[in-house]
Amino acid sequence: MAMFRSSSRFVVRPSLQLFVFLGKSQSRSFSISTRLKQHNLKMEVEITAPNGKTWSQPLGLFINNEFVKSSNESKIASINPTTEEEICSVYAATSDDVDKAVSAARKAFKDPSWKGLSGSDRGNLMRKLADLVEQNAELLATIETLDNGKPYSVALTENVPEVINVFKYYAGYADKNFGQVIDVGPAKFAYTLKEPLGVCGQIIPWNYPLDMAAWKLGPALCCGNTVVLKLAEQTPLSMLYVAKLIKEAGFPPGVVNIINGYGREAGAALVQHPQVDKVAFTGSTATGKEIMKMASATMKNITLETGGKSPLIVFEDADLDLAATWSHIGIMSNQGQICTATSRILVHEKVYDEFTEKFKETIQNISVVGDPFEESTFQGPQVTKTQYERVLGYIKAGKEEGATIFMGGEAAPHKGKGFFIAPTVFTDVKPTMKIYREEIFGPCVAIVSFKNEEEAIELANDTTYGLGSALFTKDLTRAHRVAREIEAGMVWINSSNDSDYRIPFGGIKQSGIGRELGEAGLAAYCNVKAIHVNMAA
Ligand SMILES: NC(=O)c1ccc[n+]([C@@H]2O[C@H](COP(=O)([O-])OP(=O)(O)OC[C@H]3O[C@@H](n4cnc5c(N)ncnc54)[C@H](O)[C@@H]3O)[C@@H](O)[C@H]2O)c1
Repeated sequence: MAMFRSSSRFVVRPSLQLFVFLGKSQSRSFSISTRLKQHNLKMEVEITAPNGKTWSQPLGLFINNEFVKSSNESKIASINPTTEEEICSVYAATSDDVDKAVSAARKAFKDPSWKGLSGSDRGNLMRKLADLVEQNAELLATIETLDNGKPYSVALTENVPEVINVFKYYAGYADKNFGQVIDVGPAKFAYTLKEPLGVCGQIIPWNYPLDMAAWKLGPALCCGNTVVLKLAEQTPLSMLYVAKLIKEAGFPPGVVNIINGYGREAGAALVQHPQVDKVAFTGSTATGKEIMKMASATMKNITLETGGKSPLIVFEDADLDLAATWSHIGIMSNQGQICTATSRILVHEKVYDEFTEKFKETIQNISVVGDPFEESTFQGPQVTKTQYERVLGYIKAGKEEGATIFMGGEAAPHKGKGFFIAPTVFTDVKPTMKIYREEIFGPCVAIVSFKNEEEAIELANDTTYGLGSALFTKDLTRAHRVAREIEAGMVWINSSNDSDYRIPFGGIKQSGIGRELGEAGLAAYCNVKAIHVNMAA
C-alpha cells in the first residue's frame, strides 16, 4: 500500500489521481484529465504536453538499470510552474534506497563489464548516449519546459545541445586521459596512472536539470567511475527520461543510478554513505557548507559549485549598446535562476543615466514574460512557489530598504496563474542592502554607480562570493588589468554568462571548490597514482 505525505512545498496526492495533460500542438490552452494510463506496474505514466508531445514518463528510482519504487513508496509531486498543477508524482528515495543505489554502483565499479572496458569503449558508450539524447531532443526539451518552466526554445537550442556536447567532449577524453612518465634519472623509473575514484555521489539543482547532470556524469564516466546521481526534487522528470536512454545506450547495470528525493533525506544519506568516494554538488552555499561538514566524517573528495552575486562593470568608455545587451542576458536569462547571474551592475557615473535607459529599453524589447511553450516567450515562471515567494520577498526588502524600483517589482501572472515575476531593476542601491549582498536567484538586478576604476574593483570584490564577473570597456589594457583584480573564478570581457563546455567553470571564496567542464573538470574525477620502480633492484 502506498504511503503519501505532504510537505510545505508539495502536496503529494495518491497515484490514482496522477494527472495527464491533454493538449493540441498549436493551441496554448489545454485541459487536464484525471484519466491515468499506467504501465509497467505503475512505474510510468503517459503525459501529453501543451505542444502535443506524448511520452511515457518513468516515475521510479533508476537503480541497476531498472526503475523501482522507493522502499516506503513515498512520492514527490512535480508541479508545472506555469499552471501550478501537478504533472505527476515521482518516487522519493529513502536512505535505504540510497544504500541500494550505492551498492549497485559499488558492484558495477568492480565488475569487468565496466572495469574491463578500455577508454575507447567507454567513449563509445558515451557517444551512443549523446546520439540518443539528440534523437530525443524535442521530447527532452518538452519535459524540461513542463517541469522547470524554462522556455521551450531555450531548452531545445541551448540545454539539450549542451548535454550532447558535454557527453561527446568527455567521450573524446576517455581514451586520452593518461598519466605521465617522469624522468628522475637512470636508477629509477617513475610513472603516474590516472585512476577512477570509485562511486561518485552527485547532487544537482533544479535550475538546469539536464545540463547539471551532464556536467557531472560526463567527466565521471569518462574516467571510469560509477555514479549515484540525486536529482533536484523539484525537477526530476527530464533526467529520469534520460535514464531510459542510458540503459538503451548499453551502460552496464549499476554504472549510472539516478534517484529522486529530498535533500535532507536522500541527499544527506548519499553524502554520508561510507561507500561513496566522492561528492559533487551544485546548489546553494548554505547546503554546500552542510555537505562539507557531512563529507568530513569520511574525508570524501568533494567539488562544490554554489552561489554567486556576480558583478558586471560598465566603464565610461564601454559600448553601451553591447553592455545593455549582455547585461540583459546576464541577469534575465533562465528567469534569473543562474548561479553566475550578473546580478550587480556597477556603472561609471558619467554613463549611468544613458546605460540605465538603454538597459530598460533592452528588457522591454526582449523580456517577453509568458507561457514557456510560446515561441515569443523569453521568460517563463520561476521554478516553484517557494522560489517565487523568495524572489518577491527580496523585492519587498529592496523597497523597504529604500532602493528605487526602476522597472518591474511585482508578480506577473499569466492568465491569472503561475509563478511569474516581472523583470525587476533596482536603482539607488546601497552596498549594504540585502538586494546587493544576497543571491536572489530571480529576474532582479541592482544597479550602483562608481567614480573610478579603483572603486569599481572594490565594489565588485565586496562580496563573500566569487563566481562570475563581467566588465565592459574598449580599453584592452584596462580590461586585462581589471580581470586580474576581480576575485572570481570566471571573468567575461565584453560579454556575460558566456559558458562553454571546453572552458573550466567554478568559483572561489564561498562560490565553491574545484572546477567543472574543460580538461580541468577531469581532475575532479580521478586519482593520480605515482608508481616508483627501483631500476637498480
Ligand atoms: N548554484 C546554483 O546553481 C544554485 C542552484 C539552485 C539553487 N541555488 C540557490 O539556492 C537557493 C535555494 O534553492 P534550493 O533550496 O533548491 O537549493 P539547495 O542547495 O537546497 O538544493 C540543491 C540540491 O541539493 C540537495 N540538498 C538540499 N539539502 C541537502 C542536504 N542537506 N544534503 C544533501 N543534499 C541536499 C537538494 O535536494 C537539491 O538536489 C536558491 O534560491 C539559490 O539562491 C543555487
